[in-house]
Amino acid sequence: MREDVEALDISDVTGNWVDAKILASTIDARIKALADLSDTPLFFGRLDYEHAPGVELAEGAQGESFYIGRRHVHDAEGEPMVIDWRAPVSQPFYRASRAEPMDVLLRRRFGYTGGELTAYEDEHLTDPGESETASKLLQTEIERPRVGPMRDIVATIQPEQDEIVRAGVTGTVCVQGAPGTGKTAVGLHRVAYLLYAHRERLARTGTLVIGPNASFLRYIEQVLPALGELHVKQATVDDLVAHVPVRGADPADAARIKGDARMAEVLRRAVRSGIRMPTEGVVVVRGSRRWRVPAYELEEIVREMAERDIRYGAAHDALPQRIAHAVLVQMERAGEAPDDRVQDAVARNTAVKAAVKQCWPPVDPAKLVLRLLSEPEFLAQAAEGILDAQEQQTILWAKPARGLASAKWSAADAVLVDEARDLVQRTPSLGHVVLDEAQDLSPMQYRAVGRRCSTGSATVLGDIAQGTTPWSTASWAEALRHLGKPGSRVEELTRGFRVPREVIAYASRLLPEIAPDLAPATSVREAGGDFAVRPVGAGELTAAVVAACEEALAHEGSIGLIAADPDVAALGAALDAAGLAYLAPGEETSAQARLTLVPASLAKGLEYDYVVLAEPAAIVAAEPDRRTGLRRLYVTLTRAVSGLTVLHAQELPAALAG
Ligand SMILES: Nc1ncnc2c1ncn2[C@@H]1O[C@H](COP(=O)(O)OP(=O)(O)OP(=O)(O)O)[C@@H](O)[C@H]1O
Repeated sequence: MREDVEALDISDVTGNWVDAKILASTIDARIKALADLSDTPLFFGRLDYEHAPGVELAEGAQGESFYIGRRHVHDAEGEPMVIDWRAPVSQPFYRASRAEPMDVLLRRRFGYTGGELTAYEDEHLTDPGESETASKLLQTEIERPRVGPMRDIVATIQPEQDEIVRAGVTGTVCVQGAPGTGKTAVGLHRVAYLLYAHRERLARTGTLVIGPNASFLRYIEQVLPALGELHVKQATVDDLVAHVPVRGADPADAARIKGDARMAEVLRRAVRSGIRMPTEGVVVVRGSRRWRVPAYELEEIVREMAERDIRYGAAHDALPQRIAHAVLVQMERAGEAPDDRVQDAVARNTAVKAAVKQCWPPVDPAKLVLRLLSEPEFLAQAAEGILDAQEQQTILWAKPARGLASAKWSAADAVLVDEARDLVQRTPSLGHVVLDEAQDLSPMQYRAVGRRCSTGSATVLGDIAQGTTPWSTASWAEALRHLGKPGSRVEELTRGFRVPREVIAYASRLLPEIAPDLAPATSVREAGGDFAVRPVGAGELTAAVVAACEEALAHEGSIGLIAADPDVAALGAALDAAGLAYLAPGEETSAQARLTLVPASLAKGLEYDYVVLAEPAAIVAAEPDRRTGLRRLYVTLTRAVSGLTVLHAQELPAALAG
């Protein structure tokens, strides 16, 4: 630890010897407190304000400088030495510009190599003689090889990203962004920011990051801890709704209907289908007396419950008390003075219980969905006027399940069970939910996420062009409606930080076919990147792929070999035969193990310094329809940071040929 600090050269950044000593000792103490971040620099920026913040209107106010870092650091007297990047005072570090200097005279960015301070960059924002230049430190940061899990971008958050990161906690924000525009990074930094700005509230209500699959979650799991936030839950949508074991898969047409928002009404009707208006009254015997609640009064109670906007289960639990209350009114009329204990006892009376069971039977959500998908008559009754006969037929299980244990639940069925559960009992809401790769969710999945932030807010991140499910989002306005956050603001990010210019231009040729309304991303990367599209002879593809991997391994950084899912096993065998060790997606790359074999279906959200892409036509063909295939291809083409080699023995899709 001490060595880490000794390695920090702070002579450049401190005015005198005493300052240097104080800063060094404070940093030392802080590093000890933050043992898990031993080679993470504690500050990466400095702001010199013209006036101390808060006193800018006072006459003769002095300027003040601040170091900006990942955490707040103060000296022995409690004086701040390094200000947390999330504090209001730090905001101009990300937002100040020559047009709007925000009272900042100097912005200094520090560059580090392995924890050692190696460079700095100054901007005098009010100096008219100084011209705007691109930040070399940002360039270095985005060129840095990508071995290991995803990193934070706290030192180089861009103004358009910062606006999203610091958006208020009460509003939901949706971000449409082309590949590599930093959506995931922005979402994670936003959670860290919100936890700083509203710690108490969010510590109580909780925060959750939702990603597309387990390997993606493993890839991003280090970012929040590196920002000091250890208590953010991460899950896939499937994890959230795992009330039943998923053992089956739906054909696309069945999954599409099951994911359609109309299913919410079908389920609502199914849940309430057991409500019966009483035909007889209830007779409660207490001691020598009998109290009778007549059928019409009971019916009034049940009707009122059915009309109230409360959960089915809450109404079920409230009914005995309501009936007991009716009994108590009679007792009072008869001159008795019953207290609360009497009311509770009446509510527990077997006759009351029996009446409730008859009028308002308890509902087991999983059993209810099982019935719905197994019994044509029950489905027909609940779906009448909502799903046509063909649609009903499509979602019925081919083999009706005998019981919960043997049911072959699909992922879409689990979402239905979740919806049914929520109809019975309200799902607790978190304070904030970040939903990444949102474009792939079905309306019913949006609803499942939406109930987990019904009293909180959400950050919805996605790219319509990367939607690869049959039900993927066509419009963010509609998605936000399903989420229960209609009319939320939608931002667009178009500056790409990952993909080299030539590569993004090539991939963007697919946009007219896959998402005609979207503009292609630009690339902020200055390096052109290595980019090659190589035709190979039939029968030579595997050998060419192995050779391309070997070539890529000669470079620094991570390598991803991406291929159509059905081709992965054979390519794995070929890599084995060639003695090339490889990982599966989500397994952490290291200097020793840098090659990952990635099935195209798992490539979303991931990135590699060099990508070898095997047979685009096979990636397209592996999907149920051409548009989904081309979108999958678009995803795989946009994973590369420094180089992309496309190898093909078959013809390329027309937009990419020539
Ligand atoms: N401001 C930034 N400074 C440095 N690097 C950045 C910045 N913004 C994004 N990046 C880097 O660009 C890469 C892409 O970011 P990220 O994965 O968040 O993009 P995305 O929009 O989620 O991409 P995709 O749509 O492909 O999932 C990451 O390596 C990220 O660290």
